[in-house]
Amino acid sequence: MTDALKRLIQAAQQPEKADLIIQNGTVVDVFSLETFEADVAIKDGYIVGIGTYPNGKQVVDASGKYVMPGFIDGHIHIESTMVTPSEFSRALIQYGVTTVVTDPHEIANVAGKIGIDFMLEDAANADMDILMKLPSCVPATPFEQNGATLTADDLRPYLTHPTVIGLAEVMDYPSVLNANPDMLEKIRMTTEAGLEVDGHAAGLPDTALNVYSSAGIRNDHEAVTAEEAIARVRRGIHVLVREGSAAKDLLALLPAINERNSRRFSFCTDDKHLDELAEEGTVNYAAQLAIQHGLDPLIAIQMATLNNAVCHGIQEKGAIAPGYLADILITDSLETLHPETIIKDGRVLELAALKNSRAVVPEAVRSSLHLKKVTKAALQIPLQKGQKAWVIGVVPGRIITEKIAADVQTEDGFFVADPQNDQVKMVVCERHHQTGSIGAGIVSGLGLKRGAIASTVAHDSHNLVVAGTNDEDMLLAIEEAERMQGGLVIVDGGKVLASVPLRVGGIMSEKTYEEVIVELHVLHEQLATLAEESQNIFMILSFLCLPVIPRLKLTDKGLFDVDSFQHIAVGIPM
Ligand code: HPA
Ligand SMILES: [Mn+2]
Repeated sequence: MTDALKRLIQAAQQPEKADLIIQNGTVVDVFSLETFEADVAIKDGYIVGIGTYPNGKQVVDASGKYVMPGFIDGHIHIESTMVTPSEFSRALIQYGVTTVVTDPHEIANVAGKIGIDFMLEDAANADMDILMKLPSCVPATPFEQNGATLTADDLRPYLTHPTVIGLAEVMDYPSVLNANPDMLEKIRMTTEAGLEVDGHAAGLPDTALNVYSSAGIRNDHEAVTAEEAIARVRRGIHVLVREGSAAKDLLALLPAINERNSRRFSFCTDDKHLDELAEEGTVNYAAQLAIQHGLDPLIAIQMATLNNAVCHGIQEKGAIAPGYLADILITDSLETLHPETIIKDGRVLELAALKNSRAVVPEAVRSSLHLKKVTKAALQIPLQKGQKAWVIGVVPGRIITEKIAADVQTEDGFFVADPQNDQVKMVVCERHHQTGSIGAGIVSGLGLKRGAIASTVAHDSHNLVVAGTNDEDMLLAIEEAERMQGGLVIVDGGKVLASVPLRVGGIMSEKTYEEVIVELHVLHEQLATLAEESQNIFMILSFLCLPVIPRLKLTDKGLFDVDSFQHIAVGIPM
């Protein structure tokens, strides 16, 4: 350690000893939101100097270009891209995202510690720095059945792992409010280790923000309005502005951001489908979008770099300054932000030679579907003729849903789908312990006109969720999902039209990101024959099971009213 320090100090004093010099560039100073001409000296993967350096062992000429920090994503679930961490890194690093803060609660809900171990091992093979926060709520609530339970004792050993930087989104607000001993121990042990605790305050009132901030939970990515963002900033809660595939909050939150408070905002993704990610990136895209809508480019860059590092207590990342890690982008435009050169750990990254070795998937994770046979009778929703029902209403561009009291079609005392009125049946089948537990409900706004779709990506318990216009296609979709041991399936007229196998816990593919993109394109082509707006229908479906996001959701135990935090019947008493 001392020798390493000596080498940095020596190179700072004598930059000719630096490993790499970036010359003639315009440095983006994210501390004071300005740019200035200077050379940058790099030694042993660290920036050791900013000044005028005529020589160095290796020189990169940045004449006419900007030199800025590598992008940091403040919160992302890699599993939502449906590829493993090392493949995720290969797909995304080309956009200049050199570090992500990830929460592996998806695979943890399926496979517990074995799932976390796989993610840590696979992430270690990546060019990108994939930093992890420990999943705080597995299961997310007691109102669903997932694949594993993680207590404070289960998590504690991971706190000393070199890439673990804190506790991930605390979604179970009642467990904090009621001072649940295990939840308080998770928070305590994390803050005692000097690490940060992430929030998840979707739809919570200001009093709940007081509870979270008082409990040491001081960042949140669930604000969906400018008012909600300001309420968080005023209580010392850092606001992560989310722009993903299903949740697109950036434009709504932009009005809240100004030069005075910009340090309390940063960009995150949460969940993004692979094809969109490979097409446009993540927080780089969010920064571009913000700039296109009037945000000062330097503030946007600060929100995609330094502010995320500060939010998560990552000391050596997020800026171009001595002592910071040399994760650097060289670009010709502060608007498009597309990096021409990416420097990672002080070395110029060769995009044609990215790391691509992957961890072995444990057999228990490869065969994670333990589903009791599903019968047609189990799919039925008893309703009397003329009886109104509570219907889950999809909200475009949001993962919140509406709770709608609606007239629905019935036949012989059971609900029947009414695709013309965009009302279809939805079931969640428990698939971890063969309990046969099945929740059934009605969803409107999914846009499914024919057939059925099934998925084992169903936040957060990742049971098997199926939506359909008829029972026969729904049953076939369930059978195909089980045969594949997890994945996405579309069925119409008694035939499987397309599928994307996801063997890693039923939520990630074993294939390369390029192969999965091809499978997704075929899936979307076939989906277009069944549904309007088919691009994100599986991502939307995956959030209809999440009982910590308002208002009305469906778990394997039935319809769940998030506001009253309890299960309710589908039929409204006549
Ligand atoms: N994304 C993925 N999983 C989640 C989320 C989310 O926004 N909220 C709770 N679990
Ligand atoms: Mn999730």
